[in-house]
Amino acid sequence: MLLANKTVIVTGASRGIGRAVALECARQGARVIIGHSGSAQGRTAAFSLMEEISGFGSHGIEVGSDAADPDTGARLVTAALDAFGGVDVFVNNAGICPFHSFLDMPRETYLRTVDTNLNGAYFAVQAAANQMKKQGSGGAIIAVSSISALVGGGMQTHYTPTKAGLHSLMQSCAIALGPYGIRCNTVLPGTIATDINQEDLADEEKRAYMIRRTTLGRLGAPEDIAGPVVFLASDMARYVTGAALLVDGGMFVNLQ
Ligand SMILES: NC(=O)C1=CN([C@@H]2O[C@H](COP(=O)(O)OP(=O)(O)OC[C@H]3O[C@@H](n4cnc5c(N)ncnc54)[C@H](O)[C@@H]3O)[C@@H](O)[C@H]2O)C=CC1
Ligand SMILES: C[C@H](O)[C@@H]1OC(=O)[C@H](O)[C@@H]1O
Repeated sequence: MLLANKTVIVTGASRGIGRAVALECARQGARVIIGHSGSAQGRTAAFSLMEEISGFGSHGIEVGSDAADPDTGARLVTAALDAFGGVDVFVNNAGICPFHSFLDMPRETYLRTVDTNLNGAYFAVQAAANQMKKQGSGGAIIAVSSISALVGGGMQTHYTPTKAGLHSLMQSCAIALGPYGIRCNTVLPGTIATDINQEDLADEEKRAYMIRRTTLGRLGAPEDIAGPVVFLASDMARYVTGAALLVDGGMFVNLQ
């Protein structure tokens, strides 16, 4: 098992990519802190995930706290310390993408997106890194960024800068935290069919276009992202830091 005896924190783990990552980590032997928004729906989903994780003979603990809150990272770390005695891996996954045009972008939508996707992440990564430094045995931090860190989106002008920001944060943290043996990497998913884009991809023409853009001929599933995250979290990737792994079914390279 790739993550035996490790404690992993995953934000936004109640559904979608975060859920698949949390499950695969548990399947690989990790204890998991399941971060979620704190909504009733999030809590119910987190409890059902805890049960599924128990089925693998591992342990999951749910923590409801808004990813946009700068104190959420500290809450997740405290829960990991209380329940499992430390933190080995931090996966920053929580994010929102409320599609909207640029010229009339509501200020509130912009600020909420940046706070949820990037500002909260900054302080959460800082909290996890300080704990890993204290433990003295290194660690792994993985940000779930996006292909959108590399390309634009006309209805995503508030979102793509947060994804580029996460990618950049991991590059800088790889330098800042390397001396402590803490590796920092980014996963860049392409288009993965989840709740975040359900409405957008309900448009059959758009869905068909997004599928055509991939060279593998299909949209991604949350489980397609879990393996790459587990790899980067594991000792198999012990010399990988400051790297970005595009997991997009060939979407980015498919120009002509
Ligand atoms: N689905 C896709 O095509 C892609 C998704 N991503 C990124 O993957 C990450 C996960 O998204 P998906 O699983 O696709 O969507 P999703 O909507 O299914 O999951 C998002 C998760 O983040 C949580 N979340 C949202 N706001 C939160 C808040 N304020 N506090 C705590 N948790 C909060 C949600 O509860 C949910 O668990 C996001 O960061 C997204 O930007 C990146 C590239 C492509
Ligand atoms: C939510 C979008 O469908 C999805 O999110 C991303 O980060 C990619 O750019 C896709 O557009």
